[in-house]
Amino acid sequence: ELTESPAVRSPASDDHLGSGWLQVRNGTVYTRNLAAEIKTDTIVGLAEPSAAGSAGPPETNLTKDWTATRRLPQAMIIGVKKGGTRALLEFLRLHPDIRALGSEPHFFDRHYARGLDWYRSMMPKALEGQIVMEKTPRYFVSAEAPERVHAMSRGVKLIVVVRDPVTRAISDYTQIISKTPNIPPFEGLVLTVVLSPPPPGQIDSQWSPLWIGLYAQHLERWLAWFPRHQIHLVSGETLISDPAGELARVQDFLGLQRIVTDKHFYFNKTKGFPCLKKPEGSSKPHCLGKTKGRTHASIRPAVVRRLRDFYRPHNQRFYRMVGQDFGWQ
Ligand SMILES: Nc1ncnc2c1ncn2[C@@H]1O[C@H](COP(=O)(O)OS(=O)(=O)O)[C@@H](OP(=O)(O)O)[C@H]1O
Repeated sequence: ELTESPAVRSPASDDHLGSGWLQVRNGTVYTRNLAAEIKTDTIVGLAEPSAAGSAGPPETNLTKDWTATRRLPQAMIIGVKKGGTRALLEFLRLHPDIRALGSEPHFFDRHYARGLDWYRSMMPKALEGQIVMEKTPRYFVSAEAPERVHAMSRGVKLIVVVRDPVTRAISDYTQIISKTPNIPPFEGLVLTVVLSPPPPGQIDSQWSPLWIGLYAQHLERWLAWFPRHQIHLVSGETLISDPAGELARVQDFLGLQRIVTDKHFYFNKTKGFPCLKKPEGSSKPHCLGKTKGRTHASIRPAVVRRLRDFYRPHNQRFYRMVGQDFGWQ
């Protein structure tokens, strides 16, 4: 039943445990017992064949039993929408010690009534020692999410990808208009018309694409429940210009070995973004889909300036709060 092989290959599907695979963890080669697993989901560990060990009967190589189970996440990407959350999750999935849910479960904002058992059942199966993750960017701005996440686990590690709020708002609007082409121009939504005095419009900070960018305001609610060191901020800009650098910091934050490195990325000139040389479960280079890295709607420079002025004090407060300057103009 047990397969032994010196060859190590990447998981062959989207699911790390979804097909036959071999993996090296702590110097031990683990191979999957496909036949047994259909019934039991048990992963059987084999000690790496040593000169002495290989002389004995195969059974003496059995050292560990690993059972893959569904667990609640120990780490989550909680925001922000259009920050680069999909890119970060896809990059993290390259790490053998991370098991991430591909879709956004929206448990803490929309589906909380379904209960933690439902939430757990959504998670991919993971071995002991692997970190289970999910990403739902809406959590960051959800009023209820911080307390609910805390009730699930006070030790959960939280990751927020932040991006210049002006660019983020335009990205958000670009997505909205792609789904609802008849909405008014960006300028008309940014400015609520007031009759007097000039300037003729006020920034409508309640309009969702602008409101999401008030990072300090949202983060404050999380800091009421979690210590600062449990929240890791990723620069959405650096995630594009230096993905390996950001990934190194995220892996450190998660207490993982730095396995995802610059060797995994290449810059695709046509796409204008970093792409993966070999994504999980494939041997072909891969970029994120068409909805990631879209050409933005073109916005009048005067409106962009108004927005920059609007966000400046909010950004400064955010930098002070997190002790990090993201350099947005
Ligand atoms: N490597 C790579 N490839 C493509 N796109 C990348 C990458 N890294 C970051 N980004 C930026 O991710 C932006 C989308 O953010 P999200 O994935 O958080 O969006 S969503 O909230 O899940 O809809 C997306 O926003 P737009 O450029 O506005 O489309 C990208 O700028």
